[in-house]
Amino acid sequence: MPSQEIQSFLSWFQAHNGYIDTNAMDIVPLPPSEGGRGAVALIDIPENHTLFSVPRSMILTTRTSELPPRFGPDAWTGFGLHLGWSGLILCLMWEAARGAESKWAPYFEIMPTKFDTPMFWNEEDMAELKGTSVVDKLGKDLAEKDYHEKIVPAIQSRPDLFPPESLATHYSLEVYHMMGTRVLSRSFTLAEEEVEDEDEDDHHALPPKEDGAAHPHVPESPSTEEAGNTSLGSAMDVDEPAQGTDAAAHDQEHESETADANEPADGGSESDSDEEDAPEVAMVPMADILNARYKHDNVKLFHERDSLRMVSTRPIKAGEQIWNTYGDLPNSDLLRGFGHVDYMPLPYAPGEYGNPGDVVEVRADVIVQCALDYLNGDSGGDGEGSVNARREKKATTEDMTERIDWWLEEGGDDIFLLEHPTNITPPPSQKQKSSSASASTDPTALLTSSLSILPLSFIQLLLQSPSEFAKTQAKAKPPKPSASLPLLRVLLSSLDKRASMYPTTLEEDERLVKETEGGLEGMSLNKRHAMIVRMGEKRVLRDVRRCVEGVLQEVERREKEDPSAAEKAKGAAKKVLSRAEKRKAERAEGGGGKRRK
Ligand SMILES: C[S@@+](CC[C@H](N)C(=O)[O-])C[C@H]1O[C@@H](n2cnc3c(N)ncnc32)[C@H](O)[C@@H]1O
Repeated sequence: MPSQEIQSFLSWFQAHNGYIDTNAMDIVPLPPSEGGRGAVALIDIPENHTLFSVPRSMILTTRTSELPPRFGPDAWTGFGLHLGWSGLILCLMWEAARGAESKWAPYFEIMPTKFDTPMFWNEEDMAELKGTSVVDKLGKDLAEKDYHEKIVPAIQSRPDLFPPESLATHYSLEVYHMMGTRVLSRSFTLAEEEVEDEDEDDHHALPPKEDGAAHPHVPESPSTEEAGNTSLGSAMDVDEPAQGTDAAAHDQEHESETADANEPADGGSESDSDEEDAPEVAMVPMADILNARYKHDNVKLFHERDSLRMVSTRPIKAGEQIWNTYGDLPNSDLLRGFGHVDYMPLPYAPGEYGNPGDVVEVRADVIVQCALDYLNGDSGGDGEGSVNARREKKATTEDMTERIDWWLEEGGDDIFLLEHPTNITPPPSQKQKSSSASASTDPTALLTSSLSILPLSFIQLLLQSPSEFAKTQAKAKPPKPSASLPLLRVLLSSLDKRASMYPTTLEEDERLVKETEGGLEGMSLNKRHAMIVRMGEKRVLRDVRRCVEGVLQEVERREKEDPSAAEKAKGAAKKVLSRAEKRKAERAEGGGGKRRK
């Protein structure tokens, strides 16, 4: 029997022409490990079955809320409320403050008011996340800047809309964070073209499933191009109804509450056309009741002209949970955006648990420092790289500046995402070769089939001689990496340097879990989440390192057997990837690089 709030929500939903197949699904309380409240199948549901459909009129956005027209479009823009999420968050605050007068009152009743995201953690708990990518990306300060610089002045300018006596209850910083987190953890990004002038013919065009062509495109990880090059994130994605080959892929990356819908990813200034083209962030009642777990999704939200429709993408057995996808995010992003983590047996590490989609971010400056150390013989290695031997003076960061600038101008990124080696798809060119016996032990093939190309190419660039770099510039193509000893040594030291950014090692964390009564379960929720996030990242680092070490040993073995092999490898390094190849390879690999904002 659904709770009173859910009952009222369902009645409200249906009264506003929302459709839900109540024979097929129910909204039920679930254990926290299953996502908390969610939806389950009441019967065996076949593939391609519509579970519910949400009329567009029920979606809450800055277009549907009554606040923007009352505030006035010029003033709205004047306060910068058309940029980022601040406008939507203000709409949520205002609609919630209206209580029963708001069209969405029963929807607000069922939304959570407390969150487990690090935005609400104390310093002690945050310290447990040191070294993980959660810390840098939290964006709490930026969110608060938005609140003070946009929201407060906007509110103060219209006491008729925001009565002074309601400010403490409905418009405080605390409420802003709560509404911001609701947006972060429950919103959907709607496709750009859906708003007004959609083709009539597209109406009712649900994707045919037989050929699989119209199956929703779900980015494999947040490092995919689709995810990485956008500046705003929202919880879940919506697919177009078109007979879609590549149905609208929307960003899965979760930004902070400040995410600027209209700001280009490189932080440049926004233009009117950016604004018009920006995908719309929307709160979609009912669709946001679904939980998600890595590669468990069995439904997908498709958009049609007048509604958004949730459709099963595979058969769902009675009693099973109905899972949406949040983009199979790594735990760092899940924790930051949603306040939970995925914790399941890892397919690549028997006996270990975590999120198979975990990644580690390595900043370019870490790699640059390791390359400099190597070039200058400061890395404590055998000095064999001794490009330094050819240099009369020490290489400096300035020496690298030109290369880094070139890399960025060419569209490269200054953060590299390392995925688990088993999640890497070799570049297409290599797939063809991989059947041959020699390819299976070819160090470069081994390396690029386990690691994203981009960090490798970046290291290759840093290690080039001035004349090689001049050629690279002339060709305007990033260098194709080859598994040379210098590259592998810089890579290994970069991995070690990255690992040293955590206050503890993986082994120490494992020991800590063992020594805690009840293990992870014996820890506070925040600490447990932090441990799972940081151990997941460290496992990726560990396994990437193992791969690189394996390749290094193979290179050393070959060089011992045939010293001319090193020369051959150098020749291979000079081949370059065309930009198209590079993009293709990145896509096939699920990315590998990401521009820091
Ligand atoms: C879009 S809402 C899903 C519905 C939500 N459970 C509810 O009751 O409204 C996203 C939130 O659900 C929870 N959640 C979703 N998937 C989860 C999972 N696999 N494990 C734990 N919590 C999950 C998280 O609290 C997350 O912030």
